[in-house]
Amino acid sequence: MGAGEPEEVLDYPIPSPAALEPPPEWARLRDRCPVARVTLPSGDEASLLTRYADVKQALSDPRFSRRLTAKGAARIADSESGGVFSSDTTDALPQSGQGHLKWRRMVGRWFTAKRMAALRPGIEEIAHRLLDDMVKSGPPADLKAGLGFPLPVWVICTLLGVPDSDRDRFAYWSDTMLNLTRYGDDEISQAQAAFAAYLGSHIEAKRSAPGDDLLSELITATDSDGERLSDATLVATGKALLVAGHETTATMIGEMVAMLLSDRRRWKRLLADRSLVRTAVEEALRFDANPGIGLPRYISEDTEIGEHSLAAGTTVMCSMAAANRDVAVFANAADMDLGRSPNTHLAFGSGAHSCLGQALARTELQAVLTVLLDRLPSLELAVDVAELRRVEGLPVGGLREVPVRW
Ligand code: HEM
Repeated sequence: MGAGEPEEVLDYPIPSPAALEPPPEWARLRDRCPVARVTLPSGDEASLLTRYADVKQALSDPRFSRRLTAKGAARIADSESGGVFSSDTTDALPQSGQGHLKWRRMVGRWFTAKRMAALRPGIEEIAHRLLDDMVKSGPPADLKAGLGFPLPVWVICTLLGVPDSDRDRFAYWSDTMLNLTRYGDDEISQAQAAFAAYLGSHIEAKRSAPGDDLLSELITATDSDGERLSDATLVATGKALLVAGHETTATMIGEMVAMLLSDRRRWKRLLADRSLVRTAVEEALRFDANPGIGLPRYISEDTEIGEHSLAAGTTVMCSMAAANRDVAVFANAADMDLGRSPNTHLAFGSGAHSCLGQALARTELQAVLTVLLDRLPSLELAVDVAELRRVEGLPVGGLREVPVRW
């Protein structure tokens, strides 16, 4: 922007030309306006970060707080509650400092490589079962509805030791608690209450008959001071895992498959060389141009980012997707390179709140991709790429459906 030009204020999220394409503005903003003024769906203003270094710095700096309920913080959505980021969903667990760190350690120590390897056959079995149904109904099918949406919620049920017969209720609760725009306030409150009541009695039952699951372990685990998690924290943890791990993974399964099929050379490369599955999953996470709005943060003191000053009271939107296309970090950033390594993308965030379930998410994505390559090598999109439609709601993004045939 030249001197004397009025400072532009962009509408956020910035519209994209096509479902799988990034908005051209990302490149321009990274180059010329790394701290851009944007108007959120609520009408409130925020500052948008698009450079890799800036996004990483903001996510790693505790002065950039997740507390969007702070007085003066921008509201994200236009719904009354301000969306999931401003709702009490995020208040039930310690959000910062020692309390958060302790909670994170207790939950995080369950997600070991050994445990992920042990979970993988069960995840592949779930993928097979879901594909059996899809194949039985015949093509075309919506891969998101048939596989992407149910698989992660079934996996979270495994984590919580929830019986198979309750999986569909979990899927409904999860959908309702996250999609604040699709359901009415009453339905959301009812789902939240029903979910909390279910988990409460489920925890009670686990206490007397623990299983080999994360929840059973958390019930008996103690932190560094020898303290156990309260029942309220256990319920909130179950809810956090569902809200954080369901739709994100469901969305990514759909995006990943759509990106791979949108250029069949990618799919064929994977069919020919399965050793690429791991790096292909990482590249799909980096390349995803459609992961919702990014992460909002609020600063209550004057702060600097790169060479820019941010005033106290600013809400910052960190676009990891724009950062993941930054040519300063990724060579040929606009190409989807299935063998890219290293790949230090920011799809799982960074810093104290970075995704606690990322090892599980990776395992799920790798398992799904492997099973799909084995079962349906002839898989292709059933519509033209141009016909794919984005989810316009907040905050996870993704595609509305992924029509496929085989
Ligand atoms: C592809 C799938 C996923 C993506 C892209 C993703 C992305 C993210 C991101 C960006 C954050 C950072 C939030 C912030 O800094 O405010 C996050 C946090 C978190 N994620 Fe994930 N996630 C995924 C799957 C999962 C799964 C499967 C689980 C567990 C079942 C999970 C559990 C969590 C939790 C508990 C947090 C909060 C961590 C904290 O506050 O310390 N996520 N995730």
